[in-house]
Amino acid sequence: MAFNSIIVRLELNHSLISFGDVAAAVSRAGGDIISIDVIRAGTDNSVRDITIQGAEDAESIIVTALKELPGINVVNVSDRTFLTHLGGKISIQPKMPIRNRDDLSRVYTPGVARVSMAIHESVDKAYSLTIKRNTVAVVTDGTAVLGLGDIGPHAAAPVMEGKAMLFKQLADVDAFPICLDTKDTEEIIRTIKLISPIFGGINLEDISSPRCFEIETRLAEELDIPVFHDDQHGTAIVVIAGLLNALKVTGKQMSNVRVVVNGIGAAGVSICKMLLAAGVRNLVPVDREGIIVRGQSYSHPMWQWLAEQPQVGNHPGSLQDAVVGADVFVGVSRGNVLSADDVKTMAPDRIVFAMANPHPEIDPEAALPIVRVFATGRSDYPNQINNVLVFPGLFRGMLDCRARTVNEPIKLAAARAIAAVVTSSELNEQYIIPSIFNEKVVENVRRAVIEAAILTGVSRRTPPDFR
Ligand SMILES: NC(=O)C1=CN([C@@H]2O[C@H](COP(=O)(O)OP(=O)(O)OC[C@H]3O[C@@H](n4cnc5c(N)ncnc54)[C@H](O)[C@@H]3O)[C@@H](O)[C@H]2O)C=CC1
Ligand SMILES: CC(=O)C(=O)O
Ligand SMILES: [Mg+2]
Repeated sequence: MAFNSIIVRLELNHSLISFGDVAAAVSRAGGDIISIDVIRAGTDNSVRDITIQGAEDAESIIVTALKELPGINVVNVSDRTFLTHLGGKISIQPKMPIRNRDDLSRVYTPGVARVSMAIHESVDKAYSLTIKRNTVAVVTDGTAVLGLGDIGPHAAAPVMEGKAMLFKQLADVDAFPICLDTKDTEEIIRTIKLISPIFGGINLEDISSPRCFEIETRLAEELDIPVFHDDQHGTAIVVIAGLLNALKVTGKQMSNVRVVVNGIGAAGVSICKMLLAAGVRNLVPVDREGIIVRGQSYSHPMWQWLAEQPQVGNHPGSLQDAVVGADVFVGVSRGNVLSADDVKTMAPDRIVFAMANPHPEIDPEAALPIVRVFATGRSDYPNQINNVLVFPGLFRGMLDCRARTVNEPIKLAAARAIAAVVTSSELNEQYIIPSIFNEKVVENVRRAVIEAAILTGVSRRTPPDFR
């Protein structure tokens, strides 16, 4: 269940109501008072800000319950999540102050001209003399934002700002959100190419499928900096990391499990590809219209590719048919598409990764008692399988070795590095994947990425700690 907190400013008429009545009403409506600030105290009346935590869907019930009490005036309700977003979540800071004319003539004209000419003569110097070496563009067109769908570039911005914050805090990468007002594949490709000189990498985010596949492939071919569609590969990498450890917990093997992947969009396609590369021999991809079947024809190029793979089953059916006897369910589709009864038809020691955001494919409270290993994409349950475990360390590594591109060995190395953060003595049903706050994650992923980039010949620099 998702929790949120609200701050409610109340004016209380003491002859009609006590604070105990307020607390009781909040509790009956499903909220917990977690703090109280007295704004104005008086003998006849007072004004207080109370911070209430409750289920996301209980907010209006709590506020209505308060408004119905006699002697109370609800002055204002503020949502703490919205307060966090006021004015946006990131800003750009200069690295040094400009204190006098001397500073000015070095950071700007005339001194800057010599630096510009040095880069003009040798463009590689952009890495050493500009922000390029540490800067990533987080680019979206707002068409597949989390599981919210096509909500447009303006509405996508808070998510992109959030990604930029995570880049900075976790890996000291300067990431800039770019929300494009176009859905045209060619226009997106051209725009990203045009803005690419200042960036050391491109993180594509929340661009819907199938356009995302062509956009990424073309940009990877046409640019000499890494282009990485986070929802495809970040998600696939973290799923493989989680699955490697979940299989250890259940004592099952990648080559023997039947894996259902629900939602064959950006994330689902890449997950299927990586599962096959990791040795899965029995894969059941499912989308809205049911199971994607080997031997059938599909207009979607990636579904067609899947239908040609020998590891993909040839039995048609619904999601409910697909999960019968399955060992693993990976959901990257939308919320609440699976019931507890469906999950009970899976094989014993079942593994369920219900990763749709913000609402998982199955209610965690319903799933937890009936599965062996359960994970979601969210931070309020154990085992958060989220691509945030990948992109900060992956880009840190790629920027540090100035990788030209991201390849399959780099992705697999990142998955193994994340899985390895959880030691065998720590590993259990509730802990198959490290927390994003585990400091080893970024460094392990960084090192694995650099090693793989050097070994596969796509690095352009050997970082000092690798010399
Ligand atoms: N936990 C994590 O790290 C991540 C989670 N996600 C979540 O996965 C979901 C999909 O994301 P993307 O692949 O980027 O979106 P997408 O739009 O590219 O793909 C979604 C796919 O799910 C299918 N789908 C929709 N309803 C379905 C249903 N009832 N049954 C089966 N398939 C259905 C769609 O037809 C589409 O093919 C979203 O909820 C997103 O938040 C995505 C990336 C990372
Ligand atoms: C986590 C993420 O990237 C998504 O849900 O789209
Ligand atoms: Mg995303």
